[in-house]
Amino acid sequence: MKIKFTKMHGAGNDFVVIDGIHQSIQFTPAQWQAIAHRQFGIGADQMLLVERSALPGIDFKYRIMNADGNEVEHCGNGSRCFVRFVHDQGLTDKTTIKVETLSGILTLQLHEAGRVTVQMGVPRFTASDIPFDATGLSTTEVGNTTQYTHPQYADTPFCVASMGNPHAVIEVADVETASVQTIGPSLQALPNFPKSVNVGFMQVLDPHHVKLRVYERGAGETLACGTGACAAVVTGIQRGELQSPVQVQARGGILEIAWAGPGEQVAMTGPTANVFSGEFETDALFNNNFNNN
Ligand SMILES: N[C@@H](CCC[C@H](N)C(=O)O)C(=O)O
Repeated sequence: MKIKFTKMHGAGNDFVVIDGIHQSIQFTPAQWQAIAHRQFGIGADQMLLVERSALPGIDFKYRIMNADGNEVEHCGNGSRCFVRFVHDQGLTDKTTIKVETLSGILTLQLHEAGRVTVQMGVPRFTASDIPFDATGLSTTEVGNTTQYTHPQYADTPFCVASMGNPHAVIEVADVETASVQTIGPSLQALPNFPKSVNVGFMQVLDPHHVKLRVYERGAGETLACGTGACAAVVTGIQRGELQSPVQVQARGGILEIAWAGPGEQVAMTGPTANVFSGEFETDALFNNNFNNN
């Protein structure tokens, strides 16, 4: 079977986007993983599957699969690319779109030049919402939030937040020299995070500007992470170090994050880009058997 797709990115976080309205898509996690593979597949941090929503008043449903093939709750950069995709494909002419995701209903606004603002949902900080278990960790209160330290990683205390998906945020002096590739997977593997975690490394430049790198769950370090940018900014505001709006400089581009405080939605604005469109043959791609090579 031939499947049409579009390769897109949002600030360098790249996606294979598939219309699941006009194509019947029922892939297994291993098949999604094959699509994401950088050598044997198309290559992507995440895959986005666009479907119709069964909910009244909701325009679409979109599903997110990490590069490891697992389905996840939320993807900030992906939600911007999703809006651009449904417009470019003629699936809607609305500029304000409501979409169903595993993390709830999102409202998205398409602007000129492919920029998109997404109401990313209300951040949550309670352990069960993340989910997170603080057993064995020491705690320090910083501003209006709690910072946790694992005895094995005493130099990298972190705050936690849920943007629908789980995040830990570490403040670092210099994001370029931060131990992203070692601390990221180490924190992800802790039993304190039963569903693993996206690990952000944030350098505060001033109350309105930060630099950020994120080691994502199921994808490794990406060039930008939208939900990671939101989590970093809300924890920074809770710590008393940041003030809304905050410009987040990721390696792949800039995201603008605004948050009025607890109980309010986080607004994220950023770019989208089309890279190319094409089609793949499922028999060929799924029989590459890359795990055995
Ligand atoms: N890149 C995304 C986040 C994708 C999901 C994440 N890796 C997870 O497992 O929760 C973003 O832009 O938010």
